[in-house]
Amino acid sequence: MASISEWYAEKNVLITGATGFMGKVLVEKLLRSCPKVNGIYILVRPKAGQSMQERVQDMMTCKLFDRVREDNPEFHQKVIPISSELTQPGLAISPEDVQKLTSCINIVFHCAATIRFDEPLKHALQLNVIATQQLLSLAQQMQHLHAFIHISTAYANCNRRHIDEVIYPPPVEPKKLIDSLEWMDDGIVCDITPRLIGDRPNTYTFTKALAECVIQQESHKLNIGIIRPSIVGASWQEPFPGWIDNFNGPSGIFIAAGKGILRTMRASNDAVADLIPVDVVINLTLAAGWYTSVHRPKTSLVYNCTTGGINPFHWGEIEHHVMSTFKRNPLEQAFRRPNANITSNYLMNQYWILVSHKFPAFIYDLFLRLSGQKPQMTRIFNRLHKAIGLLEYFSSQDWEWKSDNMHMLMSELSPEDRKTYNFDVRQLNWPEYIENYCIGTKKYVLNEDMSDIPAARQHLRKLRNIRYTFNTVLLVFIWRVFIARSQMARNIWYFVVSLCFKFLSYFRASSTLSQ
Ligand SMILES: CCCCCCCCCCCCCCCCCC(=O)SCCNC(=O)CCNC(=O)[C@H](O)C(C)(C)COP(=O)(O)OP(=O)(O)OC[C@H]1O[C@@H](n2cnc3c(N)ncnc32)[C@H](O)[C@@H]1OP(=O)(O)O
Ligand SMILES: NC(=O)C1=CN([C@@H]2O[C@H](COP(=O)(O)OP(=O)(O)OC[C@H]3O[C@@H](n4cnc5c(N)ncnc54)[C@H](OP(=O)(O)O)[C@@H]3O)[C@@H](O)[C@H]2O)C=CC1
Repeated sequence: MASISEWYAEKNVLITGATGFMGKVLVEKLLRSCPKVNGIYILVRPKAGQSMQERVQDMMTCKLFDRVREDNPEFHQKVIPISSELTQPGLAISPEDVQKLTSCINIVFHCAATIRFDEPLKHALQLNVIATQQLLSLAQQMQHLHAFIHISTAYANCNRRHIDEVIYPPPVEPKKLIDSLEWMDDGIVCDITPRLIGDRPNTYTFTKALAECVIQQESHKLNIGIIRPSIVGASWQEPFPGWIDNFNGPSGIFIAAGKGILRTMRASNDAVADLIPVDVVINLTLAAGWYTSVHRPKTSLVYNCTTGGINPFHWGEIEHHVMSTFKRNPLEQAFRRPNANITSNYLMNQYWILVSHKFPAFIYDLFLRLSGQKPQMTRIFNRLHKAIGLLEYFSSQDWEWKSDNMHMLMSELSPEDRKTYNFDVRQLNWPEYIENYCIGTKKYVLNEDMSDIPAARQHLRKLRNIRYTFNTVLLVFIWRVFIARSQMARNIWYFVVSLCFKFLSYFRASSTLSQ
């Protein structure tokens, strides 16, 4: 049987969400491991004043593509951008492009989605469900299509504790919801959203669950594979360790902790931190594309792509390794020395938010105001609190995912493919991975140079001295206010000092006697 790379040779691949975090890694891996792939068609929209072509050019000059560039400097010729806005009717693809895609595409990878947790329901539905429906209908017209691979999320069914590799019945019939939301104005939809999403924490997980149902209902004769990754983190090995380019999920939390901004967060020390490296997800996705095309399973296979059941690691351990990495490799211009703690206790967390977040932010903003600058720290903390408020749900509890299909797929690969498309997370060394992840956020998200680490350490020493000075001043202040002015406080103070003195004399006397 052909190896995975051989199978992709001469094939035309369509990818949505190719400009996103996972999409980019998918394009890179395809180009690097399947150099004979015929064409990679990517659906891209213009954004933030940049045309589609400019965006694709920018994407391909990114460091992620360095290895591919070395192997084949002309690699960009294989990437064919197609203008598309997924929220528009017909995905806003021109008739000529539709004609091109339907006649040549052999496999579709659907990665595009809105992954924001606070997305208004109508927009999340439009992108995560209706666009999926439209892409399926385009796929139905493709004359040489072998497989359609949909990227879902392991948290689509996070209202369940144990999650099998099946598509669960929808919380509400997607078609009915689409029809009813169509005539409602945004205000009404906003009001009824909590009732609609029920026991799911946000519109993201709700609409991803609906998308899976739409796929099941409307796939007809297509060969479908559904990949459900858990919390996708920086790359483990490929194209190099620690590649990450965004603040999503834990990355923003790690950065905020490394900058000394985040000091406390509600999370359970003992809960499994189900992180999965992005290269593992992409390797599994490509392997699933090959398997679905070659074996054409009778029913759509769902692949839970998680680590918790295979090689578990916990939030408490993550906290420890993140902190120790950032102490050894500090981020530049930290606000305070990194020292974040997680706690599952609500009151404790509120206390530390007040003492370690709100109070320092107030003092710093006061200082900025007094020195004629614009205050900014309170605003940053408000944003941070909003973000952690949305993430806490995922860091405070555990889920159990079945991963039989991931194991089955691994057993179907040749020894060579198992190396090239490695998704065996038993081999993952967590401390090493977390260290590379944190360094990756420094290098690739914050664009900080590793050669500046001595200066960053010097800055931390300066912060430590400021803290010592501040604490001493505070102590003297307390002394002046409470001790010097109140007879009772003075008496207590003298009592404590004389007690210490007595203990000291006693120990000195007993040590002289014993000599
Ligand atoms: C040591 C500690 C140990 C910790 C242990 C605990 C860790 C717990 C972590 C738990 C993670 C759980 C994740 C669960 C994931 C489910 C998996 C998935 O399927 S889905 C995948 C997961 N999906 C997600 O993770 C999505 C979650 N994110 C969201 O929903 C939204 O971003 C938001 C509501 C949090 C903030 O909305 P909003 O306030 O409107 O802000 P915008 O977004 O508009 O960004 C504005 C600008 O700020 C930038 N920036 C952003 N963050 C940070 C930061 N932390 N800092 C600095 N900067 C940051 C951002 O780049 C942007 O810059 P620019 O482009 O303007 O230049
Ligand atoms: N990151 C994670 O932790 C996890 C992600 N997933 C799933 O993986 C997939 C990819 O996620 P990730 O790469 O992190 O997400 P990103 O937000 O990084 O990428 C989203 C992609 O979708 C595209 N997109 C969004 N809206 C539109 C639109 N209206 N028209 C055209 N394209 C659009 C974006 O294009 P543009 O650049 O133009 O905005 C971008 O390419 C998603 O399906 C997500 O649900 C699952 C589990 C975890």
